[in-house]
Amino acid sequence: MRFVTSVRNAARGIRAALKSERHMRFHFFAAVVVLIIGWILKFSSIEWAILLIVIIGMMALELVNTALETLVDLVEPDQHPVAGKVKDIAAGACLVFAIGAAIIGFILFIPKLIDLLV
Ligand SMILES: Nc1ncnc2c1ncn2[C@@H]1O[C@H](COP(=O)(O)OP(=O)(O)OP(=O)(O)O)[C@@H](O)[C@H]1O
Repeated sequence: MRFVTSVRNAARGIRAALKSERHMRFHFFAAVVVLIIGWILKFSSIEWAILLIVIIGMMALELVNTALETLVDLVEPDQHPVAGKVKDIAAGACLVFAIGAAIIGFILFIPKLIDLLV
């Protein structure tokens, strides 16, 4: 079945990225941690939805970044300003999303943690 083959290929890509990219492993670990904290803090449906969008978005973007880095290494194994620019821009996209994710994390978690402490 074509669909099963496509899913298998995609799973192989995710495994390869997890194996080679420390950022990807960090995002995976961070996702597990925030999911556990969200469960402890009894997140509402809407809070879960926001958290999942952020986690999934970050991982998907990191996968695209890894794909671009891999493609650049294939096309230009030597140093080239354009190759560097492509990697820098892709890394910039990840940084923008990561900063947004951190801000959303603060909005979601801080009031609940304060409620828990006071
Ligand atoms: N072929 C190249 N030509 C010019 N500069 C490059 C090239 N490859 C990498 N660079 C520069 O080095 C930086 C890091 O690239 P590298 O391929 O090592 O990414 P990386 O270390 O895997 O990134 P990360 O670990 O952040 O995912 C790039 O953002 C770019 O500035």
